[in-house]
Amino acid sequence: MSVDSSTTQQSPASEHEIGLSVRGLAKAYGGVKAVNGADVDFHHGRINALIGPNGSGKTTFFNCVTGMIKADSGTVTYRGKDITGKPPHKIAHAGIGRSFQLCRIFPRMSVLDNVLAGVRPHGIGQLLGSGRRAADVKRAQELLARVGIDHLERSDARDISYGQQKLLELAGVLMTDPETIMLDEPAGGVNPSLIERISSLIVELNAEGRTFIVVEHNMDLVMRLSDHVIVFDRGAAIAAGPPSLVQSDPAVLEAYLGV
Ligand SMILES: Nc1ncnc2c1ncn2[C@@H]1O[C@H](COP(=O)(O)OP(=O)(O)OP(=O)(O)O)[C@@H](O)[C@H]1O
Repeated sequence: MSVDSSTTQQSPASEHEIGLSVRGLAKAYGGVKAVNGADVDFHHGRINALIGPNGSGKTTFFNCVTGMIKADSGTVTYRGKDITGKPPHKIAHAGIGRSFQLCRIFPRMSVLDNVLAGVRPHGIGQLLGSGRRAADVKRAQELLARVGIDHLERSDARDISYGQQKLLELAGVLMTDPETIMLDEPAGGVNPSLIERISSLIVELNAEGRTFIVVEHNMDLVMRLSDHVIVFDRGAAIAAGPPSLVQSDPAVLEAYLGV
C-alpha cells in the first residue's frame, strides 16, 4: 500500500508545495524488498518526518533518493526536476544535502577539516596544503559556531562525543548550502541536552527556509518537531499527514504495535 499527501484528506496536496516527490521506488536485496514501490511527497519548506519500525526501509529509501545506491525502479523528482538515478554530487547540486545514520566523518582529521570536506567541488583532495580557500575556512568556522562546537575546531573528530559528531556532520551538510536537508536519525545515541540543541537548530534552519526530511525513532522529537509525518512499513508509505492524525491512524498502530 502506498500513500502520499494527496490521498490524506486532512492535508490535500493543493495546500502544500511539493519539493521532493518519489513514485514507485523499489530496491530489493535478494528476496528482501527493502523498498517496495514507495510513493511519497515531501512538503517543501516544512519539517517532514519519515518514521517506521526497524527494517521498514527508511535508510534504503534515503540511499536511493540521494544516489548512494541505485534503485531497481521508480522515479525521484525534486522541484519538478527528474533526479532519478543521479549520482550523489548531482543530487547535492540540485539542492539536497544529507547526513548518515552512523555519522560519516573522517576520524583522524580535525573538526574544521571535516567541515571543509563538505565543500564542493574542491573536496577532500584539496584539504591539504594550499587547497583551503580562506572563504571556505571562514564559512566552516561560522558553521561550527552555529552548531556550537567552534571551540573544538582543532580537535580530531574521533576525540569529540558522538552527539558533537552529529553536530559536526550537520555543519558539514550545511557547507553546501542545501535547500533541503535529509537527516538520518539525528538524535540516535545522542544525550538529551544535545538532542535539544539539534532540535533547536532544525527549527531555526527551517525558519530560515530550509526544508527538512528527518528519519527518527525518537517519537517525542518527531511529534514536537514535524509538520508532516510519513509512516513506512515494509518498504512503502502506509500513512501520511500531520503528527496528531498519524499518531491515531489504525494502520500505524498496527505497524508499530501489531494491534
Ligand atoms: N545492504 C543490504 N544488504 C542486504 N539487506 C539489506 C541491506 N540494506 C538493508 N537491507 C535490508 O533491507 C531492509 C530495510 O532496511 P533499512 O536499513 O533500509 O530499514 P530502516 O527502516 O532504515 O531500519 P532501521 O530503522 O533499523 O534503521 C531490512 O530487512 C534490511 O535487513
